Amino acid sequence: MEGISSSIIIDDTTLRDGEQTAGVVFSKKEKIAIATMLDAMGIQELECGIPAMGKDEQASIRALVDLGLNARLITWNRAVREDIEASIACGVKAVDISLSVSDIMIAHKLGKNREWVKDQLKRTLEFCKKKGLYVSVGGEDSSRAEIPFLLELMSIALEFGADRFRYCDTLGILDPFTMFDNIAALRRGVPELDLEVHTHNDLGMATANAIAGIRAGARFVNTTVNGLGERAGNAALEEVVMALKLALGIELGIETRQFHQISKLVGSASRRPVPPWKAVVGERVFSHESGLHTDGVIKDPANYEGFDPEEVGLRRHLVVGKHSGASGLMERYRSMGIHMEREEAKMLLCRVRSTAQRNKQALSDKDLSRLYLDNKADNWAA
Ligand SMILES: CC(=O)SCCNC(=O)CCNC(=O)[C@H](O)C(C)(C)COP(=O)(O)OP(=O)(O)OC[C@H]1O[C@@H](n2cnc3c(N)ncnc32)[C@H](O)[C@@H]1OP(=O)(O)O
Ligand SMILES: O=C(O)CCC(=O)C(=O)O
Repeated sequence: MEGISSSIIIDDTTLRDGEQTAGVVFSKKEKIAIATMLDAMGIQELECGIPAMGKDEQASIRALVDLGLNARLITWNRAVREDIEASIACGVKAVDISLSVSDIMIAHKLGKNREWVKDQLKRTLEFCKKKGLYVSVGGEDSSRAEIPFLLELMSIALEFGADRFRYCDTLGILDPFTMFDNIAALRRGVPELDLEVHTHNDLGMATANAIAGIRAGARFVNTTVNGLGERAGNAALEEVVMALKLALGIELGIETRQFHQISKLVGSASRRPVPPWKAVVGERVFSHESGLHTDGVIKDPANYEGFDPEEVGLRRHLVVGKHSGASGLMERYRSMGIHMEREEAKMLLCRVRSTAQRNKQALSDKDLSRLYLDNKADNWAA
């Protein structure tokens, strides 16, 4: 597809931005388990923590370095020398150096001006490059920054040896069309420097914005498992990978059958359980109750499923409830070892509906056995 990089890299930040979710803490053991699994799935890069936070975080990062994973480990740093030194001491070879780039944050958070940001970027890059580090320049709040200023920063980044620029929609305020236009403008302006997109989900558009950024030419994309992350979270790993595969036809070679497993691992380690309807990994996203859908799925799952549940480690559920039709009911009885003709199923449906309505839920095998026997008894009595 025109404009799209042929070598897209996922930089998963579950262990950094994911853990920044208010109240979430991963133990060292959990960080190791998550990193090991992501690496085994083929995720190419892991943003694994913030050494400036102190000794516990540093010990976790060192333990990840010691694993000798295939994935590149990258840490988050303020664009200051002490943070970079702490990263080097952990043994990582790649750093993100972050600077706020919108005028609002430069003035009202850092209490500085654009000149200070440019000087600080140069100074920090000189230090990083002297130390032989791979560097992503993190443009915090890029989506509220002016494009000409971002281009200026990208040119400095290029000149001082940075490896890529991270365009952050820090507050999750963009729509995919604006995201596309902004990334396309940056690509045109400084085509020699790789772009990375970091998107937040405050308006529910993190995944869409990540995909838009890739379509406009970003080669690196940040994700988190289950979309964990600051406030409403980040672009979800499982959504971005499956959207790339199915909507854009781009196969990254990631072992997607592990998505359900990693989702459960991160859900439990973060103590943020995954809603059953969560796109791609929710337990019940391949559940069918509605009569016409269930009939379609029985005839061919492709009628109502965009992809095979097994592709993401899930399974299909045929549910009997308020919206069921005869086909779904017959199929469910068949799975319970009961053969039922269509006419009989149709007659049973009104009892199925009233049971579902009364209990405000789907029917269990026990409910269905009872209805079947009651129905038989009524027929004999008649
Ligand atoms: C958008 C993002 O997600 S960026 C990542 C943010 N992640 C985190 O904050 C989690 C980890 N953070 C921490 O452990 C701590 O906040 C630390 C170690 C980074 C800093 O701790 P402290 O020194 O106690 O500072 P504090 O947390 O109060 O941060 C405020 C200071 O950081 C400065 N600051 C903010 N961003 C940056 C930056 N990119 N580069 C340099 N300084 C920065 C602020 O201007 C402020 O300094 P001031 O008091 O001189 O005005
Ligand atoms: O790299 C950076 O500057 C910050 C990344 C980030 O987490 C954000 O902007 O939301």
